[in-house]
Amino acid sequence: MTGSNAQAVLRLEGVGRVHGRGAAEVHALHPIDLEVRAGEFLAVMGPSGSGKSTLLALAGGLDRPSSGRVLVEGAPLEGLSRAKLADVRRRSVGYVFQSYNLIPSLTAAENIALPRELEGVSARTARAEAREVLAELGIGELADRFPEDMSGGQQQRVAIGRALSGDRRLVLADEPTGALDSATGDAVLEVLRARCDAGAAVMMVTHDATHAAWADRVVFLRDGRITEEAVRR
Ligand SMILES: Nc1ncnc2c1ncn2[C@@H]1O[C@H](COP(=O)(O)OP(=O)(O)OP(=O)(O)O)[C@@H](O)[C@H]1O
Repeated sequence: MTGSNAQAVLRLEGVGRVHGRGAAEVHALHPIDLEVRAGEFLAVMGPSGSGKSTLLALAGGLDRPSSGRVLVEGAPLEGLSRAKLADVRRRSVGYVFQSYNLIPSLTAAENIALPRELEGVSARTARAEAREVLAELGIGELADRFPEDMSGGQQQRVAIGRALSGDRRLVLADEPTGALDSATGDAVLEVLRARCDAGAAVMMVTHDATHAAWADRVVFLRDGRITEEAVRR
């Protein structure tokens, strides 16, 4: 591992996760060290059950490790109160999940603006940002549409827009292109790539090697361990 702590947007030090106890113990993730730096796009690949979602949840402070510690922008998450942790998650981390989790009663632009407004950004600024990110994702015309009037792929792009609005230094994406056709998937990857080039750190789980090809580095997980690492750029 190279580079200084200051450049690491995400740093995992001996981070492991065990579920259950005794005979029922499952090592979802054996202790690993991993760093994702500003401007770096990391892809995580591996078979089902290898620990990819566990890794993402730990990195974003959605789950707490059984061992080791997670640092986001140099700050260890372990000592933070629930409120502080929620604050870091809201301000610094953008998540794209397999499910879209859009609020049905809000339009696309309002769904994207809401977390920003919760951060204290004015409604006017938040809505303007939302329109900008929708345009970046090629769905500017959907700004005033409600989720039920959108296709699955369109909803997924709105969810991605929500994860990218504001200045999120760390973007965590679990199969973000899963529901998308290949041209739309490529458009999303282009946006993630552009975010990296603008200084964000992106960690993306994918099953698709052509999508992993957009990354600077690929780590392969198997049975909760990093078995291989490939540097592409
Ligand atoms: N809450 C839990 N309790 C018990 N075992 C769990 C729990 N969460 C995950 N596991 C186990 O930990 C291992 C890693 O799971 P994880 O969901 O991280 O894998 P994954 O690589 O993301 O899989 P997939 O590609 O199918 O989403 C699996 O064996 C899983 O069954």
